[in-house]
Amino acid sequence: MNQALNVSDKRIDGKAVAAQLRMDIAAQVAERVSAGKSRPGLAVVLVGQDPASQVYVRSKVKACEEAGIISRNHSLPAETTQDELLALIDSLNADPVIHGILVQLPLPPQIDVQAVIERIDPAKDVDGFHPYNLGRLAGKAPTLRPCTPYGCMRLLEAYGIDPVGKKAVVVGASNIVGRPVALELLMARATVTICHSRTADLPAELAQADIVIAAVGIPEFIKGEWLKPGAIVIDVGINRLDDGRLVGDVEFETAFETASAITPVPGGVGPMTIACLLQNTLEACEASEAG
Ligand SMILES: NC(=O)C1=CN([C@@H]2O[C@H](COP(=O)(O)OP(=O)(O)OC[C@H]3O[C@@H](n4cnc5c(N)ncnc54)[C@H](OP(=O)(O)O)[C@@H]3O)[C@@H](O)[C@H]2O)C=CC1
Ligand SMILES: Nc1nc(=O)c2c([nH]1)NC[C@@H]1CN(c3ccc(C(=O)N[C@@H](CCC(=O)O)C(=O)O)cc3)C=[N+]21
Ligand SMILES: [Mg+2]
Repeated sequence: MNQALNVSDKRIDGKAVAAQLRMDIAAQVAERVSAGKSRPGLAVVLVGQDPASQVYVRSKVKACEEAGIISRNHSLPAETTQDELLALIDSLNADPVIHGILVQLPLPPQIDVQAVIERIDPAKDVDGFHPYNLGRLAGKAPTLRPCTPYGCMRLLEAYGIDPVGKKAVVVGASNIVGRPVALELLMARATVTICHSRTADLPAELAQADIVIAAVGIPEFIKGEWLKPGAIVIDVGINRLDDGRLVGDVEFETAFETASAITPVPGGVGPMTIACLLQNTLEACEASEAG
């Protein structure tokens, strides 16, 4: 895996790692199909016209096609009722061509996100958001693993960064990134601290971190001088500035000086999220045939 990477560079090249993973997936899909097995299928459901979500859905569909994974798009109007969405999920749960179901977040206010997540068959929950899949990760027996956290772990692995015994500080505690990535790091035997908006002294926590995972949703929030020299920085943040620039939750310029390795935005965790979505769809397909 490392042959594709220039691991001596401080910049963790998520684009390259994701491209390599997507090539591996495409080869496994081709092998399945030539052996007469089913082609993995992903259903992507978008409710409303949020432009950012449309961008992400388009890149997911394109990645599926390149990997030979069937992708079925369902674009519903913003006024869709919760019952209508749940009925669509029921039909996708029953559809043998579909192995993965992804309902793009955020959803419009009339729809209860938790009800939607819990309606998806856990075996088809390729986001890994379902309590069953989160519970399996919490219990060190993972099934489908949330894509962004899974992508962060694969970046560390690709760069030969072993979390065992390291002090990892996760900044952000959401259900889709902060909490599951903390569980991933714990499962990898790091010593994990999870920070959130009520954490008393964030710089003091960060000063001890060998590995930092930033997932707060505040552009350039984490400053280089907060970091321990030589820290590894995984910046999950994706923030569109008024001038159209995309930046992470970390102030890249100052962090780059102090860190021993850091992910850029764009080109870091984002592409990994998409590649891990494809990986989960392939795994869900394989599990459905294992029966
Ligand atoms: N690359 C990718 O594939 C993905 C990227 N993202 C990006 O990751 C970022 C986080 O997304 P998401 O997890 O959904 O974020 P949420 O907004 O759901 O959660 C933000 C978290 O950060 C915490 N937080 C807020 N302010 C502070 C602060 N001042 N100090 C410490 N913690 C704080 C919140 O604390 P509290 O719990 O107290 O409210 C909360 O736990 C965003 O930039 C998003 O765009 C998200 C998903 C995928
Ligand atoms: N059910 C659900 N699952 C998700 O995984 C999910 C979601 N809803 N809602 C929104 C967030 C956000 N997200 C991103 C994935 C990839 C990039 C990505 O690849 N970004 C490119 C840049 C793309 C650009 O230029 O805008 C990069 O970081 O290099 C970004 C954001 C997944 N999400
Ligand atoms: Mg959130």
